[in-house]
Amino acid sequence: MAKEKEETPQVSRRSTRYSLSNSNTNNGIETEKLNESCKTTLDNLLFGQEPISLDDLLSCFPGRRVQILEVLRHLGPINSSMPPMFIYGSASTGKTSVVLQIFRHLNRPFVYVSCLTCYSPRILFESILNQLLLHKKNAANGYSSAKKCEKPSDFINLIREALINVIDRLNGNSGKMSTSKSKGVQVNGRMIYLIFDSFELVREWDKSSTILPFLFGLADNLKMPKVGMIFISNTSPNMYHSSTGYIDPVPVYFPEYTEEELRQIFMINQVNRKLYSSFLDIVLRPFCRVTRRVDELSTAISMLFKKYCEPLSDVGVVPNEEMKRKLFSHLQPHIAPSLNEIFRVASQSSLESEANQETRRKGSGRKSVSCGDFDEIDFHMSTSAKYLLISAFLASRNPATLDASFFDSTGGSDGRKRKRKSSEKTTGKKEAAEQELLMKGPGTFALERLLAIFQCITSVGEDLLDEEDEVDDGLRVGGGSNGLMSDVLLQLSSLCNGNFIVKGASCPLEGSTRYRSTVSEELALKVPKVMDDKEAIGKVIKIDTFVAIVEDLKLGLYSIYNQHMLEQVGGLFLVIL
Ligand SMILES: Nc1ncnc2c1ncn2[C@@H]1O[C@H](COP(=O)(O)OP(=O)(O)OP(=O)(O)O)[C@@H](O)[C@H]1O
Repeated sequence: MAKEKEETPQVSRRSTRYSLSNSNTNNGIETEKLNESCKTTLDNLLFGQEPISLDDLLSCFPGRRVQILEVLRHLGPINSSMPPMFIYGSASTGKTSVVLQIFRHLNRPFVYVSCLTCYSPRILFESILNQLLLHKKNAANGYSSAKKCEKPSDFINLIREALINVIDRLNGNSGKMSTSKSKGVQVNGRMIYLIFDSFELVREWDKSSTILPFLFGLADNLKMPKVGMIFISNTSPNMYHSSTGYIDPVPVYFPEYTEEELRQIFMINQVNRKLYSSFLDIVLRPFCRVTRRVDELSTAISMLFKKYCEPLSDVGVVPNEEMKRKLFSHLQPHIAPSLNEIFRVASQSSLESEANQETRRKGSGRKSVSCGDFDEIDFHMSTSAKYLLISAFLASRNPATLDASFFDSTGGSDGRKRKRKSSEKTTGKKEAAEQELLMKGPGTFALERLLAIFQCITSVGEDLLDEEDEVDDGLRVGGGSNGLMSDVLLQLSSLCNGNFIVKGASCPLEGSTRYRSTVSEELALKVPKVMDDKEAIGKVIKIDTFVAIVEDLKLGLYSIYNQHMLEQVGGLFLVIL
């Protein structure tokens, strides 16, 4: 266990948390039991491994220097109190690992809870109390918690008591070497920190909107300067807007990695750096376009590296140009399938997380749009959203080179017929390319291309759209396709939220986000059949989905967080619930 993090910084996120617990388990679940195991003495509130120097910390996390220094600055010198901190950024940007390794470096005591594994207030409260009370769940105590605690009012009393006790012990402990069974590590300082990870999930189980403000306001309520609060979230502080009534925590943003930073991350601990670098020259750029998540990239890249090395009898060799070419041609056939696989995994994980959220909300599962039976899906969307869905499907399934032959300025099949006559052979080739693309699965496309296709096909269906305008709620600017274009970004965001379209990472060259359609051909073919389903238009989505959409589109409308506004824009979205 020891040193695992230092040696392989791109280890799985699970192992990061395993290391927190000093526990050896391989059941693949980040259970709170892990966190709670082995906690019987004060220094069990420490990270659990030898502290590391600042230099080691910085070199463990390429691309995170600024954030590490910023977090350290907010934590302040030993024994200094701090305002609550809010660390945020998208998935796999190193938030959890960096924070935990910072505590390892500082060797200060902390309690860590993930709202992913502590999926209800009771479990969260009890987990925090167990750690503070140094209570270890085990067979002897029937795996029960130290305290039963469901209500915030009980929790505040219990946690206050437990914190006072810990701080007293830290005061007594100050300056002394720990008497621990372990390595005699010294607990640094008299502060205790509470770390809440995956905090965005609290919004999902906070129907009555009490837990979120309660947890945000915990520092205010406790009024204990020796307690520091850290919230880690993969959504921005704006997503919690105005729901707390407390002073906003200090935000620290973890941006997505650049391609160069990802290169540095993957270069860590490579024995044969020249060989690995020549491998990354081939794979990193295309993979970065699909995802920038270190965990997803790490799996795909390590598998491909094995393939890359197959022709080599000695993996310690420094490759010359000829060998590089040989290795490249050996690897090449594996790249496209692996790219597709990683995109499938990325899409699947976003589908699953959406489905899990649904399960949490409704207590029942939700079907995947791409493989579920379309007829059974509660499928209501405006006509323009349906056109957009079809546009996305076409953009994903057709090579961009065929766009010109499929769509012309009048939009539609006339142009295609004309082209077919004039150049049967070229189109034949294009069809072969199209077939090949189909085999590879849906491709990604830029927003501009989607809009171009959308404009072409909606110009054909203008009559239908004018009809829809009559029943629409008047939010559109103008009629026909012009009005339709005005809300197309909102529609796109709705489709992304419903996982009909998934968003990939931005393309480093173009700097723009790429999208991919997840709908099956079967589903896409059925969409036109429900095009005139008038009843489907004008359904209202959940308010938090609305806020998510607004946030996503960066419209700067975060403060519009009330039912009235939602009702006004409701007609523009598909129903998700
Ligand atoms: N800069 C980096 N250097 C080395 N490894 C990194 C870096 N950033 C992330 N990783 C690795 O990527 C994996 C995911 O990181 P981590 O769980 O800390 O991300 P996160 O931002 O907390 O994600 P989530 O929001 O999904 O919880 C971990 O194995 C971590 O070690």
